[in-house]
Amino acid sequence: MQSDQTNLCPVDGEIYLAKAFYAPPEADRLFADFYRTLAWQEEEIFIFGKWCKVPRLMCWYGDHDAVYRYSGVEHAPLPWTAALSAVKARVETMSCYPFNSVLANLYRDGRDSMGYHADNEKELGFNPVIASLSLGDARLFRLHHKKRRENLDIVLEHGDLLIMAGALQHHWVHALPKTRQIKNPRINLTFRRILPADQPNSNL
Ligand SMILES: O=C(O)CCC(=O)C(=O)O
Ligand SMILES: [Fe+2]
Repeated sequence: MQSDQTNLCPVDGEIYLAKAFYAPPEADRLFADFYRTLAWQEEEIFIFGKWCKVPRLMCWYGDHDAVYRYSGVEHAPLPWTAALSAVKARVETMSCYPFNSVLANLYRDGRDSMGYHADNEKELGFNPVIASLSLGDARLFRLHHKKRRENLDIVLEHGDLLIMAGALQHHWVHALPKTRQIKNPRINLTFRRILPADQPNSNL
């Protein structure tokens, strides 16, 4: 993490927020490019004995060996597009961390959401660094501490880059709640580093 950033997390983890990491018109161009060109898929998940649609569209890009499991299914990555690799390079410089993949989420409007979870899959390593770029309409990102029961709310606006690091995924869960107010889409790109299967516990 670049040293001028302050940790927004009060305890048990690290959160950094670079406001307008991409400013308009560059952020607008990125939104338009990703909205149009990424291979958005509607996923289904088997939960409580039946198949349900995941309330957002998703797709997975990265180096060919960065295989990732989400919605209960293993996903092989699509190859980097030019725009995605350009963003990855800039996000890596800011985070001081090498990513090899990105999970893209498209929330079509405020009815789309993501439930509480921690990004704590074994293949992300012990204390993963995850860099999340927001484009499009602003949405509330809510963190909840598992023991202290406290919430931390952060509004993620067009072009903002949020970085989660340290022990955060052990102690906090996070969600993108539904909201009636939002009628427009938001794209979120979460850059991740998938570690090789034989060394899942080593982070750089
Ligand atoms: O859309 C967001 O800001 C959150 C995405 C997220 O938590 C994830 O992809 O794991
Ligand atoms: Fe997450």
